[in-house]
Amino acid sequence: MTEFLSVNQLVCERDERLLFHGLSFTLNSGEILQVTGANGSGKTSLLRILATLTEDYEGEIKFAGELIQRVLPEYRQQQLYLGHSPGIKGPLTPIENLRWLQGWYQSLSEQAIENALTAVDLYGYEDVPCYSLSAGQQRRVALAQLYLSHQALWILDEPFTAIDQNGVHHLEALLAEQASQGRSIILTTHHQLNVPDGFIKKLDIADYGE
Ligand SMILES: Nc1ncnc2c1ncn2[C@@H]1O[C@H](COP(=O)(O)OP(=O)(O)OP(=O)(O)O)[C@@H](O)[C@H]1O
Repeated sequence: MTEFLSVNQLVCERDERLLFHGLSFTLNSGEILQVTGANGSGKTSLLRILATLTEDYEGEIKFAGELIQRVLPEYRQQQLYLGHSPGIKGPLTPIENLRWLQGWYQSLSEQAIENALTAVDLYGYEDVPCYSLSAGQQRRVALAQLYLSHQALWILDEPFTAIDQNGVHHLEALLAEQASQGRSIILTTHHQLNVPDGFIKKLDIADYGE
């Protein structure tokens, strides 16, 4: 069987410091990979490599059996990357941010955006500039993209940051539901993830350190 994503012997150095080497894993459709490791161990660096935000690494990454360099547009189209910070624009409202983040070409309906904002409990805040929202609410604007996503692979860097307990439960339920429908998810979190064991694979960066 061809794996959805396969990573082989990845090596990453930053500032002449080896973060990890020999890092390999495979991810199939419907699996969640939880990347763990101490602060500064290289979790974000790994996710940025997988999201093709940097080419500063050695090793091989294959998407559906092809080196990602050979299928870059297809690979990028199939992934949604949510970075460490919410990455939203303060002067824009949640609705405007979602339109901007998703790209105008996708022509999202007002209803789809409203549903996504309701799902992350931001109904009533849709027309407020994001700079006036709390840290957790700003994170929720970014997370609303998950409810609009068509991509087969989600790459999520610390998605639970600043999210309250209720929000964490909702997000965990969404991850489990999406995995059960075949979506593949890679995420970093220091949080104990509460999703059924069958979906979860774990990768501890410490196993690939010096
Ligand atoms: N572009 C860069 N240039 C130089 N050093 C970098 C760069 N990116 C990351 N680093 C360094 O690499 C190390 C790993 O950073 P990274 O953000 O990947 O860690 P992390 O495991 O995600 O940490 P945390 O749990 O604190 O978020 C850090 O020491 C960081 O300073």
